[in-house]
Amino acid sequence: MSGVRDAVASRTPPRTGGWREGDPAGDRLFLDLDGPVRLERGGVLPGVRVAYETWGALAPDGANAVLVEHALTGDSHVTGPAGPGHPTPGWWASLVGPGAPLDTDRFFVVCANVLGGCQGTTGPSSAAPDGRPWGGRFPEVTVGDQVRVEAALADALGVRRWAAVVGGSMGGMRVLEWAVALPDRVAGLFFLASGAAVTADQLGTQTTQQAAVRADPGTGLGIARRIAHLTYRSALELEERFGTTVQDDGRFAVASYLEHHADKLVARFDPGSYVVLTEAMNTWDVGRSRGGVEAALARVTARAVVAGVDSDRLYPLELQQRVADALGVPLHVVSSPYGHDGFLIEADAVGALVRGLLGT
Ligand SMILES: CC(=O)SCCNC(=O)CCNC(=O)[C@H](O)C(C)(C)COP(=O)(O)OP(=O)(O)OC[C@H]1O[C@@H](n2cnc3c(N)ncnc32)[C@H](O)[C@@H]1OP(=O)(O)O
Ligand SMILES: N[C@@H](CCO)C(=O)O
Repeated sequence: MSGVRDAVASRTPPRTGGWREGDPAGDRLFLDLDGPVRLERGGVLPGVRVAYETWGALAPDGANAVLVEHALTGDSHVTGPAGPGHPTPGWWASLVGPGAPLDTDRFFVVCANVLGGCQGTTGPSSAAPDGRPWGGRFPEVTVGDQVRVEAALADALGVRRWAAVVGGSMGGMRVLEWAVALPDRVAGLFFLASGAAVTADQLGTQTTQQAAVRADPGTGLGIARRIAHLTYRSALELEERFGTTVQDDGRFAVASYLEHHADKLVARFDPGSYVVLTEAMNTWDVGRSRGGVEAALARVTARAVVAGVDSDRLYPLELQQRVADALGVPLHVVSSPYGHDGFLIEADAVGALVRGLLGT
């Protein structure tokens, strides 16, 4: 991966501002890597572009930067309204801003769309060298590849060491990978509602979702989202909200709710990215080639805050407990009826934990 670092060395983007690609209402910035990215599983990606956003100002010593890592269908837009390049409003909107847990009066907050994604960073919907979209030809990427591309962005921004890397769910995987692969570049970490390695349960649901997309990318993505969304919420919440109610249109209320979320995802997300990113999650194991999870986590030098959601059935608390134990820190439990999505919804509780890490 030194190729990526070499590639960006000659193309340092400005620290604030930058060119905008057909994005009048947006503030996305773009970094183009000059050289190919050599991938962990053997593929090669030429012409990688990274879309990112920043809030606040980088201190002259570069020590006040915080990297926020988004989840599966998220993007760089942590805060702010929806707009071109931002199909949804900021997904952790209240966590970022002046005086907020990620206090932009003090910190330079960065979030990049993940490698393999579809909101500006190179992914299956991007053009391959032949000018056509990569589609199914897009090579397999890993969480390690995603983090190495983010390291190239850090280099280009002038961030040698993050004050913190924070994220939940799939974002939490990149948090751990950063702290293990590049421990001298991570001073603090916030690991939320995630795991150190994929579980059989996650593999089961993710491969089933992939099968739906592969069978028919259009309707399949919607079915995948319905399956996934069930795993993001708790059975109790669904029972209390919807029960067995049948709507006037004849649909079960819970089915209508899932269809609504499916339709919204189909309108904003690329089926190819969905497969590529869930495959990166399928192969996630921070202990790979490192002697196992505990041996890998022993490399971490960052100050760590580890948290989970008590009703999360997809990333149950045992997964965060394992990480907390390996790092020698307490596990913080966010109490929520919303299941895995509690990591997005319980912004006050999550924000308090971020404040604890950053002293904001
Ligand atoms: C880092 C990242 O993860 S970024 C990605 C995060 N964003 C997403 O995942 C987008 C998808 N949205 C979600 O998953 C959730 O809405 C969250 C987690 C963001 C927020 O959760 P909540 O506030 O609990 O919203 P909830 O799940 O109840 O959904 C509300 C929607 O369901 C709709 N809804 C509720 N009941 C029904 C029903 N019976 N039939 C149809 N639609 C229904 C509401 O009208 C509302 O629609 P809208 O969002 O278009 O306004
Ligand atoms: N709602 C989240 C759940 C996955 O963590 C997403 O779509 O990214």
